Amino acid sequence: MANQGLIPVVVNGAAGKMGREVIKAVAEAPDMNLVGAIDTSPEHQNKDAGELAGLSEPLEVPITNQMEPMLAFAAQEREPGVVVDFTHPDSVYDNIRSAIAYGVRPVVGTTGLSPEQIQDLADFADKASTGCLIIPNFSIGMVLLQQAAIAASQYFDHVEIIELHHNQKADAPSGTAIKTAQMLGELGKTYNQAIVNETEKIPGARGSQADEGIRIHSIRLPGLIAHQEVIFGSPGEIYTLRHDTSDRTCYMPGVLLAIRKVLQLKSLVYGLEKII
Ligand SMILES: NC(=O)C1=CN([C@@H]2O[C@H](COP(=O)(O)OP(=O)(O)OC[C@H]3O[C@@H](n4cnc5c(N)ncnc54)[C@H](OP(=O)(O)O)[C@@H]3O)[C@@H](O)[C@H]2O)C=CC1
Ligand SMILES: O=C(O)C1=N[C@H](C(=O)O)C[C@H](O)C1
Repeated sequence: MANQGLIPVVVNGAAGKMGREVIKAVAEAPDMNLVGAIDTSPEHQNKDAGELAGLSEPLEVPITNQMEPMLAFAAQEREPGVVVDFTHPDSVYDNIRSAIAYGVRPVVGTTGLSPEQIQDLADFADKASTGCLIIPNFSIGMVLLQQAAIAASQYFDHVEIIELHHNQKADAPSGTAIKTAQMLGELGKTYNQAIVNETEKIPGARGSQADEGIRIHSIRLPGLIAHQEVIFGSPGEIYTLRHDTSDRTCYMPGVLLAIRKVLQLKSLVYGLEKII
């Protein structure tokens, strides 16, 4: 029983930018065993997940587009299984429901879920007494930025968020920007009281309006990876917090932590700050 005691992990979105990083990180983790790799992209079917991720040796785990049989397989492992999801905003809700239904714990990085969908999934996970983690950003630097923003919000009544991403990103604003605005909104303040009647000469010029009057501006350009600024203003001063991602490996310590933590949970938890 070589794999006894190891956490069985399935990666959904295995051929994508994040999925490939997760395959490498799981393969190198001493307490985990990659048991499945799912991806719907036709050109990657049956390819070895390890070779696709750039490992020197194959992992003998072929990419499949068959999610339900893979979840059923993971559910039969001796140890409780985890599915890591980095797929697409359009499919993530159904993916999570299926995983919980099979008793496989979801660790979700895919963004684009609405607050109503997250609440619905929390109810479903509660009923099933199954752990589920939804983490819009796995990097430690972003948790620190959000904590600094919460501290600053005590002293500033005006704040806007700019998020900048590569132009292959499907959803806007980013899940991270939405979560940052939610965290600031939960502090019981209303920000950005208008002092003039504003007119948008081109719709969208002032960005989207998130929680408690916080504006989010989304930029999409080739050459970017993932970046966020939270800009506070008060008369005579500007305080800017900025986080830059230069390599997707920055998310991997958070992903591995979440895989370990989700096994201890019996309900849904939203945000890396709640488990570190
Ligand atoms: N939480 C975090 O820290 C981070 C979150 N993200 C989020 O993760 C998600 C994925 O990002 P990224 O890896 O850059 O995206 P990619 O497009 O590079 O990868 C997604 C992969 O999933 C495949 N896919 C799409 N739909 C499905 C499905 N229903 N089932 C299985 N596979 C599917 C895609 O195939 P095809 O190309 O054929 O569509 C692709 O291979 C995004 O929502 C992004 O915002 C990204 C970085 C960090
Ligand atoms: O699509 C991305 O790349 C990223 N998506 C996440 C988000 O929407 O916040 C996390 C990070 O910003 C990278």
